[in-house]
Amino acid sequence: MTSAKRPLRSAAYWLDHVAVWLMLAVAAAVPLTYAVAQFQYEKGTLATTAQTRSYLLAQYIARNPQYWQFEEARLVGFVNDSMLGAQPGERRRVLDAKGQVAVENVPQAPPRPLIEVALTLYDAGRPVGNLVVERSIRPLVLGTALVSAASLAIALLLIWLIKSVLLHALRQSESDLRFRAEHDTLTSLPNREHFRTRVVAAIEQAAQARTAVAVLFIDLDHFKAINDALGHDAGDATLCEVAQRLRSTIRQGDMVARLSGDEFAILLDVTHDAEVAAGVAREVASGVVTQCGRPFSFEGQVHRIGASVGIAVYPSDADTADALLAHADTAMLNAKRAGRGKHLRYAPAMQEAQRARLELEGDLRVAVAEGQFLLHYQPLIDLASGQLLGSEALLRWQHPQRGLVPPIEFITVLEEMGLIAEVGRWVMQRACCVTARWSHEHGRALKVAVNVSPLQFAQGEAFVETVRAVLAETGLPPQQLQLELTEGLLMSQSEQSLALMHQLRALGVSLAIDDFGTGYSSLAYLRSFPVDTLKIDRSFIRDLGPRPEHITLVYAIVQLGHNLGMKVTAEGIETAEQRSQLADLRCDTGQGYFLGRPVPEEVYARLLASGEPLVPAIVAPVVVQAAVLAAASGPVPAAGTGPTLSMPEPVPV
Ligand SMILES: Nc1nc2c(ncn2[C@@H]2O[C@H](COP(=O)(O)OP(=O)(O)OP(=O)(O)O)[C@@H](O)[C@H]2O)c(=O)[nH]1
Repeated sequence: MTSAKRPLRSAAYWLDHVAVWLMLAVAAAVPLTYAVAQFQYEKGTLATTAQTRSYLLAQYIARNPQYWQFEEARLVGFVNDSMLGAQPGERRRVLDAKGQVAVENVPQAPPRPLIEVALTLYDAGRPVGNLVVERSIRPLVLGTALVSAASLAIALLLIWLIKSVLLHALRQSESDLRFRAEHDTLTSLPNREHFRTRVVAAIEQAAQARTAVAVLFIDLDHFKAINDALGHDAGDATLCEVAQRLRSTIRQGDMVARLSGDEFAILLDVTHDAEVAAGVAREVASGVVTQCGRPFSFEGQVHRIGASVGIAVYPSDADTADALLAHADTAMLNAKRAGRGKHLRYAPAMQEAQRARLELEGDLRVAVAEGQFLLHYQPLIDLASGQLLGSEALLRWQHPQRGLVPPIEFITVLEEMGLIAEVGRWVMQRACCVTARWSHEHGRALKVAVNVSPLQFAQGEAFVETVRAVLAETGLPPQQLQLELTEGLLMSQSEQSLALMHQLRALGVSLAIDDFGTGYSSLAYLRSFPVDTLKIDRSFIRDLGPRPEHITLVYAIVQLGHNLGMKVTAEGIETAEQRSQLADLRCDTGQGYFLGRPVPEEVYARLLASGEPLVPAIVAPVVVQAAVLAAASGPVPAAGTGPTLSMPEPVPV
């Protein structure tokens, strides 16, 4: 029960219970008050009448002490109406000392009920008779009855009004308020609190009936992109459409709720054991993933999102509502980390992973705040001459307890925590600053390559501004900075990416495609994007020897790059033979353990200072043309056995 409901509930209660009785009490009090007031008035006027007459009589008696009671003609004046304006229906009598009527204004008693005042008449302090005045209060009784009837009628009318109009309106607004307290205003789905209450009740029932309850925790994938690209209204419309689609995936008796933002949940009441419930939950989750994966449209624009779903089942995964929800949430996070667009059931190991993840997030926050990051530099070598051209700056994390942590263990987490832009800027700043200094010290224009996260790139104009600012701050000539982008980044938002790449190129920096050949390497984008360098993924280089067909592929990539006016860099060169083969294939530059491992800043500085070539120049290159042709004429690798390199268009090699 929320506090918002209490005032209205008590108002309805008050109206329903107290007001009705109050109306009846007022209805009773009005005639009662009327009757009492009228009675007091009657009594008051009667007493006044009697006292006035007795006073006059007393004077008369004092003048005629012996005979007053026998002078009827004189006495009549004391009891007649004309004297004191007495009321009709009033009898006034003068009695002598024996109680005999000496005179009276009317012979009959007034109609009952009566009120009466009797006053003793004195002569020199001795009682000589009585004056008795009686008045009928029948009109008062009738008046009271009329007033009672009228006030009862008014009270009943008011009660009817309260009951049928006010109370109804109040109950209506009370139920409106309760609905609003329990539902989300945007989608009209039950909210988190209401959902939790239902889960608690479902678990109680299931505990008695020995059945199961399944909870699905749903988080939309890439929902933020809709807000960013199409605006908040499009985001709202999408949330409403998602709510509609989720409703269509459940049966009557189940519940779908919006927990917050782009988080939804489904409660499945299953009248079987936990394993059957888990099966049902998987089916529903699969429906949810399918439904959310269908395109959405807003004002003619079509967009896609997705959903990651976590499942937890009572009693096998948790035995309280909160634990069930938390475990479903944990499973959802795992589904997200496993690539999104999936559903996963909770497993106890996930909790340990979750704990480790939370610890990692905490440590990373400290790392960002305390500057625990550093850069290693891997030499970039001209393959033919062996000359050092520059380096690729690689991020490392100097963890106080764990030592040096490689980026694969924390870059994605930094991205998910929204910290990658901050760290990415630091990387660029540091790499440019150090390279500018080294270039100055050695009188050479050294290059430095910096990796760009898709999330940095997604900042759009802000990212271009960051690059511009870093170059200005560090004084590194833009031609010496190379930004390395992934294929996936270019494929996801082609139009915006193209515009952004042109802006970056306009700054003077060069652009490279990293890990080329591992994604969907469309030749169409290679032709249209302003790329300067292709970096062939290490997986092609590693197998150059054992898999001759890789020689063909690398040769094709080198030729493709050159024909499109790009330089080609080979990554992961680990042997002298690979270096020779690549040099012979006319690959321009290379990186790899054979040419130089990533080293700390000071080690790289010593390397530069020594002036020694890292590898000797190739004096007489081995001609591998024959090997290339031999490999090319050999069996074509089966689809899916080698690295992905789809080439939808014929290439002028
Ligand atoms: N339009 C709209 N946006 C909302 C509403 N509530 C929350 N959001 C936005 O929804 C987004 C949810 O954040 P995330 O779940 O991290 O975004 P996401 O892109 O789905 O990220 P992943 O879950 O990692 O795929 C945030 O950008 C919120 O600003 C709402 O009522 N309307």
